Amino acid sequence: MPPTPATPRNKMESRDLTLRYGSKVAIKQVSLAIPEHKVTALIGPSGCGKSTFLRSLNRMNDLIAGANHEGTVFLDGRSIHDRTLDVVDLRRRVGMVFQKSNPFPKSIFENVAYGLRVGGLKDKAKLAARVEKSLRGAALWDEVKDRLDESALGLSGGQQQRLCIARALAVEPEVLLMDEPASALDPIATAKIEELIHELKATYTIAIVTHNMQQAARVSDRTAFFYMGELVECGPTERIFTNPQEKRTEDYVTGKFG
Ligand SMILES: Nc1ncnc2c1ncn2[C@@H]1O[C@H](COP(=O)(O)OP(=O)(O)OP(=O)(O)O)[C@@H](O)[C@H]1O
Repeated sequence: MPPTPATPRNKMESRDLTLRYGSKVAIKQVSLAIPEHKVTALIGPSGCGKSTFLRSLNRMNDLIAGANHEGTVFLDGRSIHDRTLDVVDLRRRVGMVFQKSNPFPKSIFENVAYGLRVGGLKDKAKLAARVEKSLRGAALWDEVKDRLDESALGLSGGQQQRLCIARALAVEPEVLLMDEPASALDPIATAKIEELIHELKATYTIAIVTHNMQQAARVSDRTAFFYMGELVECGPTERIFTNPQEKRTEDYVTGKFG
């Protein structure tokens, strides 16, 4: 008999996570698992807490004055709120790509090398090898290998976004958080990012916020539907789109509100 395939491990997991901005509750008691080497899409109408949840996974909300939380998030079974945890190391392990690509006004090479230099890597050959590996990982190498010294600002929007993905990959994260990474891109650049996400999940665990339900259906293995700060349901993407258990999910995925 063939061996039973192993159940995917939860790389991250939130448990009863509530996050407030001052006294305003943005997410309420969210318990959600992010399985390893899968793409988990977070969907829901504007303001329902998707980005807040995503930012909670690497404690980016800590940077917002007045933000406070209850409950916790586990990474490989350890609470990311543990007082002995190094937040800089957490953000290296759980990297982030934003909606609007935000390259530094530096060369293509330096954009990718930045995090490595900050981390203390000085050896030129090692830096060059890591930059190449990251650009290859972000499916950008062939397009930029002859212009690494040129400004990153001269790249197209889609290339800039893949450069930001390369920059995130350079520090060898384990999880990638993507907040609407393709919403500012044209359909061709979007298709490239989606194809890339599909390739990246072999190596990384991915959580992605998207407004685009077709995109969630195309790229994700699991989909979590948020509504007014609550996690309404989460399950295999195909089931969420074809046979949701909750009426609110059905209304949302069939476009009755949004
Ligand atoms: N820095 C902040 N300070 C105060 N309130 C905030 C802050 N960021 C978000 N909020 C509020 O928290 C709630 C959740 O916002 P969040 O951005 O997480 O939702 P979202 O689902 O990602 O929305 P969108 O799809 O529009 O980006 C909203 O009511 C929002 O106004």
